[in-house]
Amino acid sequence: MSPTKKRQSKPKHKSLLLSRTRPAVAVLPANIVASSGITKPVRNSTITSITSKASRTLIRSLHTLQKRRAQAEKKGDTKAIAEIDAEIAKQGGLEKYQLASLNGQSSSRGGDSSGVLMEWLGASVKGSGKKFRVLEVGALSVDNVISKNKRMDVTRIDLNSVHPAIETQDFMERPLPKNDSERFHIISLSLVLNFVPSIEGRGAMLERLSSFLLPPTPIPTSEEQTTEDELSLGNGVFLVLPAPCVENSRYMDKERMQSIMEDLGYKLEKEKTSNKLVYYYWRWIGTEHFKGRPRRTWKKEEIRSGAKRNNFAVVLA
Ligand SMILES: C[S@@+](CC[C@H](N)C(=O)[O-])C[C@H]1O[C@@H](n2cnc3c(N)ncnc32)[C@H](O)[C@@H]1O
Repeated sequence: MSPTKKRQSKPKHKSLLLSRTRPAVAVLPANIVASSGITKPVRNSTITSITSKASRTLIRSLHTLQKRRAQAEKKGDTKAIAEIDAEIAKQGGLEKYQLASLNGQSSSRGGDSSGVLMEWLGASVKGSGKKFRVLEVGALSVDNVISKNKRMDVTRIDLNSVHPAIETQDFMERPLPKNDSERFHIISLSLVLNFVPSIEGRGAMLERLSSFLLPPTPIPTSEEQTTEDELSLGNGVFLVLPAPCVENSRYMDKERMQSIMEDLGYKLEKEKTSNKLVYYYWRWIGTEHFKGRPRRTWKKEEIRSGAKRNNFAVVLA
């Protein structure tokens, strides 16, 4: 079955970090805020710059709380949910998480991931031809590398918008496109999949992507050139994850990620690993070549053991 036709279940993670009682928000250094175009977060009078280490600690802590909340939700444990929500609110909720993430994007700390995508697209976006439509899911900045390229027409969404040019929208609830004019050449999913607390939710997010992509682009033979109007990498998904999710997880490695994406109709075109992140470009080639074979289900199963491994996983039901 084509992923575009599969019924999508309602997301369960929407409000996890969106606490109603938001405490004072720590504010980033002015240069970072300026480069992000952020307009909203200055809520308190205490200007606190977030160090790189503090950002990482905060992000880790909020991820852990989110996972605990997802587990409590599965068990229907309302008392635990309330306690975890209070702790999330105490730590600053989604807004503070976003500021910490943005801090990680500052060029002094490695730059934003969309720079890698632009590097990969290289010559195919240099000319003066048509524009390429990009859906940036989990957008924190309107001034990142991809936004600065005139051939990129970027639509930005996030669970919590920090700028008027970013729409507040859960990708899992984005209305399905009615026609190709509402579809995209590229979907950017940078450090978003690991944010989704449930392993089923991650699979559902990956499965939903192709509904929003323009039709599959055939892989050119070595003699064929891509034209001015085509992306050299084809229509597809730019996926970025913290490196340990793939390199040090009990339940995920590169081969497993590739099997899951291939079953969803993608071919790995590009990959890169830095100290902290893994970057992938998955060309959307469609599922026709499966010739009616139903796609496999992928469960959470141990691929490698070890006490120091993490539990990042994605399952496809
Ligand atoms: C760690 S930040 C990543 C920001 C940026 N893309 C980057 O690479 O630094 C994750 C963002 O993803 C957003 N997000 C998570 N799930 C989402 C969903 N289902 N729909 C839209 N945005 C989502 C969160 O609100 C958060 O702002």
